[in-house]
Amino acid sequence: MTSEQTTLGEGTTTAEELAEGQREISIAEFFEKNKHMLGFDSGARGLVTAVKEAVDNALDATEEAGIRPDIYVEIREVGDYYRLVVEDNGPGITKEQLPKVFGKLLYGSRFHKREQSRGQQGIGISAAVLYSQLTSGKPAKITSRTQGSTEAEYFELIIDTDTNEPEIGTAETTSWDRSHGTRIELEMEANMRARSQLHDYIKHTAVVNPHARIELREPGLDEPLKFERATDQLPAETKEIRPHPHGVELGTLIKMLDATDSYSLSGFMQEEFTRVGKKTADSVLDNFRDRHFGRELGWPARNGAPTADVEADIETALREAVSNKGADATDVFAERIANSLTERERTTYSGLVEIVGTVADEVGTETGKTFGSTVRENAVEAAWSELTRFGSDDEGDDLDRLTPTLYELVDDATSTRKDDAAVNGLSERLAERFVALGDDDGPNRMRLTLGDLKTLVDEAADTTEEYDDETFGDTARENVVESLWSRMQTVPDDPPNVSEIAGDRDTASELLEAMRETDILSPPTDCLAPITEELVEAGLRKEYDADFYAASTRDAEVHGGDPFVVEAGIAYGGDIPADGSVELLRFANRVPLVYQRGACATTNVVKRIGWRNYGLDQPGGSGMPSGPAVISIHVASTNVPFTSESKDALASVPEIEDEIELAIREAARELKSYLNKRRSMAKRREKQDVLGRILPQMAEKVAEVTGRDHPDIEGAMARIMNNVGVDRERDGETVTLVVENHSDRNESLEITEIVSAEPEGLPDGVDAIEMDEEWFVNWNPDVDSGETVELEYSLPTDADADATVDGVDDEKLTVNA
Ligand SMILES: Nc1ncnc2c1ncn2[C@@H]1O[C@H](COP(=O)(O)OP(=O)(O)OP(=O)(O)O)[C@@H](O)[C@H]1O
Repeated sequence: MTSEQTTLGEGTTTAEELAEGQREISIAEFFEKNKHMLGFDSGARGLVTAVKEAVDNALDATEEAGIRPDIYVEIREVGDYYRLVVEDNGPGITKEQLPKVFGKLLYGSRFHKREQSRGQQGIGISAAVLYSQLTSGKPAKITSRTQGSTEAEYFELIIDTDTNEPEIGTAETTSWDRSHGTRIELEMEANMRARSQLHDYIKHTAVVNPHARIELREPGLDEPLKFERATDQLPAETKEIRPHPHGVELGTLIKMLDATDSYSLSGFMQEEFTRVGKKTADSVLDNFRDRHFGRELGWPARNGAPTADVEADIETALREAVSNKGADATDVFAERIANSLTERERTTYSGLVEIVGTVADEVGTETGKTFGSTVRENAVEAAWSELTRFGSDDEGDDLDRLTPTLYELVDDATSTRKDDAAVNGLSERLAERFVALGDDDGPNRMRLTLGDLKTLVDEAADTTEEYDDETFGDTARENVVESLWSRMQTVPDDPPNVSEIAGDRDTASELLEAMRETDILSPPTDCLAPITEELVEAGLRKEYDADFYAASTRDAEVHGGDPFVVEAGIAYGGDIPADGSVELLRFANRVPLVYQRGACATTNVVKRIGWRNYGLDQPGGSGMPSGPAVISIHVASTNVPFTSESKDALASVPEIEDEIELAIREAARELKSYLNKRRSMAKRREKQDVLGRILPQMAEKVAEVTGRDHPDIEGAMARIMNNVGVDRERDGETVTLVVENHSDRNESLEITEIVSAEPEGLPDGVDAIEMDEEWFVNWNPDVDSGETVELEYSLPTDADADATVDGVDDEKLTVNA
């Protein structure tokens, strides 16, 4: 035994001994140990994070109060420490709230709100207070004056990490020259090594918040950095919204079902979710019924037997089921139901219940007899049994009558290659299984959920394959399921009420699926304040002197019940450095993200785009593109998913990543067009220069040799310059690509149109392939010398289109498309 080895009982710890060391950990204690999670890993970073938390709060508070932000940030060296002061002209904080806001972690006004704001968690500023007290031992000094009050409140406080409560040292009223606002003073161990990140944060904050005035004083600056207001217009006021049905998760849904005051499912849907009115709630309910109860297959009354016989037998059965209503009323009752059933192609069990109910009401009113619930039930049972077992007790008869119905549906769903025997074989096997479906108590209502239907079709197809030597592949089976399911009827049963669903995870999960499957309007965007395309571009223009700018703002989408909007911008050329990777600016809810670029979803998306298609270099064909470009991405959401509490990087949420990609591609398409045009223009210019020099000399020579006048070189120049022209014409939704071959040889072109919406009306032989919501139309026209060829199709007027032309040397090509 080595010295490291121990035997049982020696050096081991019992559960009881362990238990002695186990105790609750307070939130504040936890964050004290895990400062890095909140962005306070080092003195350099801690200072930037503290500025960011205080400035974000100042912007949130002023905007919420409808005040144009005027923010003052000061960093000063004081002995061994740095002192940070952040002042705003916001609405101030009341005396009661102030200690909790700054002296308690996880306390804030935004965590439960579905509304775009910079703050989300109720951690930021108290974490800065905690960091300051841990590193300097000094309390936070806070001054706040609420609008309309004559005096300000002054507090000195620290956080008690055991209890996560503020410990107030000083609390007094004071005078302050600002008429309202908040001032925070924190002393901390810090340094200015992250100066560039600090400046980036302030500068980029000013870019995306042109309505704010921000001033920064810090030890390295002789003059304060001042960002004046570029507009008096505050961002659009945001409104709080309820969750969207497409985004909630099961746990949240169950919590909501538990907490709601609504009794009915319809009421719950309309009360608790955004974009759900009566009609949408009904659609959700129908989808839910399909999952919870299954759908019903209708039974034919007419197939395989003379209508009069069927009608007569149903009537007889009904008469026998009704007693004490008198012959006249009974006759009318039986006739009407029988007639109604034989008139219909198929009737489901629930459909029959409805017919009986309607006829009972009508006949009751007309004859003064009461057809109560027992009579109705008896009538339904009698008619159903007659309908499903017409003429005989022999089960074969049922099959004979159901098989043609199923044959029709199977035949519709399977390809023409399936022969009659196969279709018939499958229809018979399906009919057998439908007839054999039994409810434990009561009649066979032929109800099935989609899952059960799939099993049933699989079984029937397997049997047919085995006995009839036919094949039914996966696609054929899926088509049969789809055809049957689409013809089966949603049942009208009342859904379980809210508390029943809340108590049953499986049912709640059916509801969730139904919500996700229902078409529902996107969430309202008034809870979001995107920067807008114009201002994204204007922001870039303000900061970067480039040759080209493009921006895009996507429509709102949902993730986790929260709507979000993605915006992207690209600046290219000009003074932007051409060497190295492009610069990526990341924003979340108008807050610049300065750290953890590599861990951010935005970076991942930029890397996975094939930038060479859009005219930017991308060493190795993947990763960050390089060249003189800046890409900016803004994600606005009522709940931005960050990778950690320090809110440095966006987490990888597929829905958001897809939208980031689409937003970037939208702007990148514009970049591509610009670069293509620029390239082709440059080539043309080059050629023109050369031709401009050579042609006159040639003309001179020709004149000299032939002894004639100078030939006219104007036309020759134009012709050579327009060797093969590809032009686009758009007239409403009609797009025409015109290829004119001015050259003296026949040309075969390979033209790829990249369009942002699905093209319609393409001629035979020209197809469109969809990739990531872009359609690639490949057209290969042969254009004889001197001929013109046109490609015509339709495209929505707001869709983008851009053509790439191969097959002809660039020098012989003039593309204007
Ligand atoms: N300058 C301020 N003026 C007015 N209210 C403020 C100010 N700073 C903070 N608050 C209030 O204090 C709360 C807590 O702020 P804190 O920074 O801890 O969290 P947050 O901003 O809500 O979220 P996050 O942790 O994501 O930053 C805010 O929700 C807000 O209600």
